[in-house]
Amino acid sequence: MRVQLSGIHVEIGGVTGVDLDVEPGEFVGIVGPNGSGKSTLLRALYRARRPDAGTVRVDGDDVWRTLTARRSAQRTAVLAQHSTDGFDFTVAELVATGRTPHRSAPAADREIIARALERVGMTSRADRHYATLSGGERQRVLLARALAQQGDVLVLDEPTNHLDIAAQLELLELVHELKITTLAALHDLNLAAAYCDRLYVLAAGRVVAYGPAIDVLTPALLLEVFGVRAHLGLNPLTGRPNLTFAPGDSR
Ligand SMILES: Nc1ncnc2c1ncn2[C@@H]1O[C@H](COP(=O)(O)OP(=O)(O)OP(=O)(O)O)[C@@H](O)[C@H]1O
Repeated sequence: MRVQLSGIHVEIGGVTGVDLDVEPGEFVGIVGPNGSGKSTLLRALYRARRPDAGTVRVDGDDVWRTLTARRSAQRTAVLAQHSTDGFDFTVAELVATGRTPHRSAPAADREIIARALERVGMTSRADRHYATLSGGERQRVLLARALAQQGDVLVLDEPTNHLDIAAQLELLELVHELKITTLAALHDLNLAAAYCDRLYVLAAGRVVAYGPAIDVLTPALLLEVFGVRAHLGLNPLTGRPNLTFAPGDSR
């Protein structure tokens, strides 16, 4: 499904006149400094924060004016930052909460939950308590919950925070392989460059650049937006764009 944000303003959140499109099946990243409005923008998409102006469309339908919360949740699933939600649940129970927006038969739900767990490699943990899992395993379970929700759009808000490097790569590999329309706020510019088809760079609530990472993440932009010196090259292991950094002044 296509995602279109047009002229989005959010007063508290400082987002000003943002236009952003995600084509069906595309994996788009939002990058930008702390407080630049990434989460605010995502919240407007997944119907958690109503914009003061502008339109959010998913598959052509206005998320805030046409779709109900339930209809929106049937289309758009969210994986937010590592959180403490769901501590009282087993893994299977937590993934089952992804079925809430749907009214399907319990047998069909069980099948969908089992498939979601299989897809993230967590079948063997189905009966474990969520609280006993590692951070990486928890994020995979939350991704399974998002998959069980069977939306055609996936929203990720800093999904790799607090994960070790292997778990970060594993999670983004999984998402990348899903090939569903995905919009992700990511702090790690190299992860964003490696996995996203296109990036939008936010600064102080505005889009200052967008396009493929190799075109967007220039030393001049990184100096202007993040205040750091950067070298853009290619990762010798993957061939993907790769940045190295130094502090912005001449120290
Ligand atoms: N409910 C709120 N009340 C007051 N200010 C808010 C609220 N929500 C967001 N803001 C402010 O809006 C700005 C944008 O916040 P947002 O969380 O969207 O940024 P972000 O780019 O996701 O930041 P980070 O990278 O630190 O997660 C920040 O200055 C933040 O303090």
